[in-house]
Amino acid sequence: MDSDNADDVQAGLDSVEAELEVVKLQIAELLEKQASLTSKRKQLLRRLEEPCDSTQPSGSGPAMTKQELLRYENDDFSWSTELGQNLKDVFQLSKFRPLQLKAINLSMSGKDLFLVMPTGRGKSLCYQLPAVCSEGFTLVVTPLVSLMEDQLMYLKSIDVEAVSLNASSSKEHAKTVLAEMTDSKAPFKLLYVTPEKIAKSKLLMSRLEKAYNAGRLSRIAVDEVHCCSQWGHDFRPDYKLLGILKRQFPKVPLLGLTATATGSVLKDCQKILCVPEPITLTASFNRTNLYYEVRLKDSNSDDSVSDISALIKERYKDQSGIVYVFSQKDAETVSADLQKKGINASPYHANMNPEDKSQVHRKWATNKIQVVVATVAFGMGIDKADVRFVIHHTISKSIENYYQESGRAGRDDKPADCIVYFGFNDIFRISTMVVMENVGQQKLLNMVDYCQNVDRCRRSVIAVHFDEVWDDEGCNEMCDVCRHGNDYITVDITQHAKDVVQIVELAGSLEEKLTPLKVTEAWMGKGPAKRRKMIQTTTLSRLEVEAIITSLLLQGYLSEDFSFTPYTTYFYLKLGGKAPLLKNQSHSITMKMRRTGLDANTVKVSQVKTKEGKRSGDNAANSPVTKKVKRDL
Ligand SMILES: Nc1ncnc2c1ncn2[C@H]1C[C@H](O)[C@@H](COP(=O)(O)OP(=O)(O)OP(=O)(O)O)O1
Ligand SMILES: [Mg+2]
Ligand SMILES: [Zn+2]
Repeated sequence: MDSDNADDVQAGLDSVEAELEVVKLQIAELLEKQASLTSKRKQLLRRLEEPCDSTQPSGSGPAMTKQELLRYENDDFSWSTELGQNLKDVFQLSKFRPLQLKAINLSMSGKDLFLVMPTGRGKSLCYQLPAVCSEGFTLVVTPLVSLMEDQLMYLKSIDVEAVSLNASSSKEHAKTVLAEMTDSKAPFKLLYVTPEKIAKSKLLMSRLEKAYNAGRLSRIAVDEVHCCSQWGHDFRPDYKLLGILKRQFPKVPLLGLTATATGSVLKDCQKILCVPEPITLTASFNRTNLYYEVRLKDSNSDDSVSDISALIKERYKDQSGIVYVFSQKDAETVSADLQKKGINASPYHANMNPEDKSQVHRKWATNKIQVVVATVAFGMGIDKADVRFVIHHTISKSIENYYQESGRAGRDDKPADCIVYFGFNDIFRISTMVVMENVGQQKLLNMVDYCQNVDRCRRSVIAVHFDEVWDDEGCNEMCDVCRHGNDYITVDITQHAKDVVQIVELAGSLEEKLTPLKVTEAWMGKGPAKRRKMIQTTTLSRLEVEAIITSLLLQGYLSEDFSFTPYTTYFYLKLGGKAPLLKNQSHSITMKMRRTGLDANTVKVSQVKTKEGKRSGDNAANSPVTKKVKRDL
């Protein structure tokens, strides 16, 4: 073969190989889609077999059929009269909320139970009321001392005897409690402990053993049970050791409670807690009284704080609310900015001293402060009924977190608003923070998808995230997408994607790394003249450019490329797994965008309902670099 001929053959070979690469990616994409559809089909089939009631249990233990479970909604048990009486007389409540009675009856019957119920729906009653109606005491494991104190305060106010053991208990107090555990005349009905106590105090375990043998340990409640699992959003190492409870006290019914656990997290918790066949009751995640909305933060001139203050002064005048921010510094500055505009706001974060924190909490709870500007440190156990708005100045790091934080609104079942300000740069601020967390990037991208999406009802995104089958009627225009659905159009962004990918590719060939900001600027023609000549710049607005880059990241055409120094983590963009697909002429990408401001560069595709699959499994936590970047809360 002469050399010309050899060159031709080589070129042909290269082209075939490139095409094969593309085909391989397409196959991978289709397999991914097949897997997701198969799992959806399985879920739907499972639902078909169940009665159509959203508060029906999902995935109950194999020991009981749906029919058998129904029986636990009745009030003809030997304890039913006492239960009803104590509900009214002690807890001063007129009736049970959905699932409460069933959960209580199951637990009273000695079953192990996982109860998944949205925040503020009344999980605590499901172990407090049985505790009052049972001999002996209930052991309650709680992750935070503040949660424990709130509950003790509440129980004291309704004359239910409860005690606690935690790191700050005095020696005498601990001694009395430990002694009373086996005393049949001991007055307390609930004993609250931190998981650390169970893990570290041999004395406590041996006293529990004695109480168990004396038949005084009537029930074990593990609150915020998702903390057991590394896949949950609030993993606590000491929760991992709680399996000892069921191993030592196998006859005592265990009740695990959580607001936010997916099926796989629950499976993990079941293993960790050594509960062989728990029954799982799952209440619907749909909070019908909450209005969900996402507002865009403009990177050019971020006036989100002015926007927030206008909302508070007008729409939420004299109403109670929370503004969640990213960091301690943001809590201070945003709070100061709101104060300057005449709003009665106070910051709240982990670095404040305990007295100041509880003072802010107390003043807010009694309406002496209108707004708390808080980091996620203002979290579990916040139980104010009339919160009318929860505004996120920065997106949460996951949908679980967002659901829990925003869920503090409207606990009195009256209308309340949950608004997120979604900023392009915030994605990367949070990304570098969660880089070392298990599936941190994927969870963040799910949150970004919630915000970026204008295609699906926000409720449906939340419901699907929690494995709940969703029916679009369930929203009632209580989210911005459903309310303003006609303001969005589907556009073809294939050419845009090619332009952006070319910019990133060019940088790669020059051994240069580009931050998302640099990519944005380069595409908008703000980079060095030399580069401008080599790339296709755009006249799209900054918001549109950011939306497209975000979409490419979500869909896997771009991906994150972290770089670590001892002091900080940098976020760069590199080509994603799907980038080669763009070489295929027939491959196209669409996205839904806000109707306003689209210029001629964007080709309209009339209302196509195509959804590109999100990528999955791309996990920066696998990075070999071990430095952890933490945010101050
Ligand atoms: N049957 C009921 N009727 C009226 N109010 C109830 C009922 N049960 C509970 N509540 C009230 C009491 C509390 O003020 C509020 C929240 O209950 P709580 O048990 O703290 O929620 P929770 O534990 O499910 O939420 P979180 O996930 O935030 O901890 O609901
Ligand atoms: Mg609770
Ligand atoms: Zn909706």
